[in-house]
Amino acid sequence: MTATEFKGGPLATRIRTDVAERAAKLTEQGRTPRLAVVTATDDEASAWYVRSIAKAAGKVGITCDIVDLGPAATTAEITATLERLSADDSVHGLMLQTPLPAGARLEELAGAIDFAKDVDGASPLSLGRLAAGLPAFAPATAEAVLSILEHYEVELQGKHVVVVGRSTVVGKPAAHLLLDRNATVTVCHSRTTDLAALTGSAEVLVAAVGRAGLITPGHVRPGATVIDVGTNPTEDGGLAGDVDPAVAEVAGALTPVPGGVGPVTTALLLRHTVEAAER
Ligand SMILES: Nc1nc(=O)c2c([nH]1)NC[C@@H]1CN(c3ccc(C(=O)N[C@@H](CCC(=O)O)C(=O)O)cc3)C=[N+]21
Repeated sequence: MTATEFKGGPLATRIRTDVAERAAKLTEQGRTPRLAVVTATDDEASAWYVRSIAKAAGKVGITCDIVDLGPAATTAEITATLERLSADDSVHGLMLQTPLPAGARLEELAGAIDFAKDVDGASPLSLGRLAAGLPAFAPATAEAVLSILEHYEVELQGKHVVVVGRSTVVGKPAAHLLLDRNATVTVCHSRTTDLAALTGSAEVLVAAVGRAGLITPGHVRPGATVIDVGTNPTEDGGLAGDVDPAVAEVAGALTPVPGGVGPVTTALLLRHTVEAAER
């Protein structure tokens, strides 16, 4: 058996088409949507993501400012930058990239992002509202997981969904979004005893740990839907998921890396930016 590929491309294209139309309307009104991306790292994967956001934004008529503070930026500098951009009326969306310099935590710094501009759902206010079921932007990657499941009509109600990874940007918010869809959610992580026993009972498995090939065929229930959130740089300059490609022989459906969750993540970040500009 070979798993059906749940590609992100078609969904990402559909989202970008909608975003481009809405951005054009805003531009007619003299309100071209603007996204500011703050980065303070020389991490290659992060730099690639920032460039791809800027490129995708340009194609749909969103202005994207990259504010690169460099890997030596202090928490005070990052906070001041986020406060300045939060107060700047020409900026509609604002995000802070991870990883951050040693000692800086996204959870603490993101409080300086104005709630209305928090298009990657990183601030404690956004995350708290998400957990409470109140309107807020969800972290784009977590929302991308849900959007792909919805696009491919995967039933979630009453299903056992196992999320591997408990990060603030993906695992935790994805668990909340899945609970809102009436899934029965188990969150596993690096200290979980007998990971395979838990993942092996999942009808839907979400891998968001950031370790290439962690999920092997022995972790997967035959026929399960597997969503691979991992984007781990490989030595040859490519990208590997958290899921061993051999899982395709066991799973019913699997998102590829690249070409799965990633493109949808970028498209949703842009959709959040036009939404912020429309308000
Ligand atoms: N605050 C914050 N939020 C993030 O969401 C965030 C972040 N920081 N820091 C960096 C990581 C990385 N990330 C990716 C998103 C899309 C692709 C993506 O679209 N990848 C292409 C890869 C194309 C290729 O390289 O061949 C794909 O999967 O098809 C990759 C990586 C979001 N991140």
